[in-house]
Amino acid sequence: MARLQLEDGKLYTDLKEITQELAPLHIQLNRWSVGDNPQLNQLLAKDNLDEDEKEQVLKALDGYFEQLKQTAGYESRDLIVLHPQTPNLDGLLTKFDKIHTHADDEVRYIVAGEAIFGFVRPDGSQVELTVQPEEYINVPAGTEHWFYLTPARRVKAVRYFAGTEGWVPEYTGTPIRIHQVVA
Ligand SMILES: CSCCC(=O)/C(O)=C/O
Ligand SMILES: [Fe+2]
Ligand code: NI
Repeated sequence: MARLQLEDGKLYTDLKEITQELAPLHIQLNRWSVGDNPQLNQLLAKDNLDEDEKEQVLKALDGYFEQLKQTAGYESRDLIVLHPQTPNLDGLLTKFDKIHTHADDEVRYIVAGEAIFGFVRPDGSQVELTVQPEEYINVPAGTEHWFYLTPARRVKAVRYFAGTEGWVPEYTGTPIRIHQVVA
């Protein structure tokens, strides 16, 4: 279940209150059920998935992709699988743990594990959102944000793309105040 931490330490766990706190950023945060398909849940419980298993997970969840294709013109999706044995995990994460933006919306559907997104709100305040399974987030293009993993260092997320060039991180140089990401 999502948790939002403000700079003053205040913690929100109610989805409505979290949505209100994120409203100035127009971030969408919804609960999307993964369903109770035993094969799918078995795959989601594994640390590592081969390409065929990733495609099985994506196909099982493509109902949501069809919706996004219709409503928002998304064209492709992939499954990112991160776990403690992921080769060069720290190197991969350093791409995202500094404040950056993207030219396209950052659209993620967390299907296992958890991760933390940090955001800079229009008033300059910083917040950190922990997202967990069955949570869908849409971070609008141009939003200053950062991303890192919790100590569990595990997340599986479907990434939806309108194109691919738009998700490259553009670093803004804004310092993270709320939380010194432990290298
Ligand atoms: C779980 S998605 C990997 C992180 C990512 O793509 C990004 O841009 C984070 O800000
Ligand atoms: Fe990002
Ligand atoms: Ni930390």
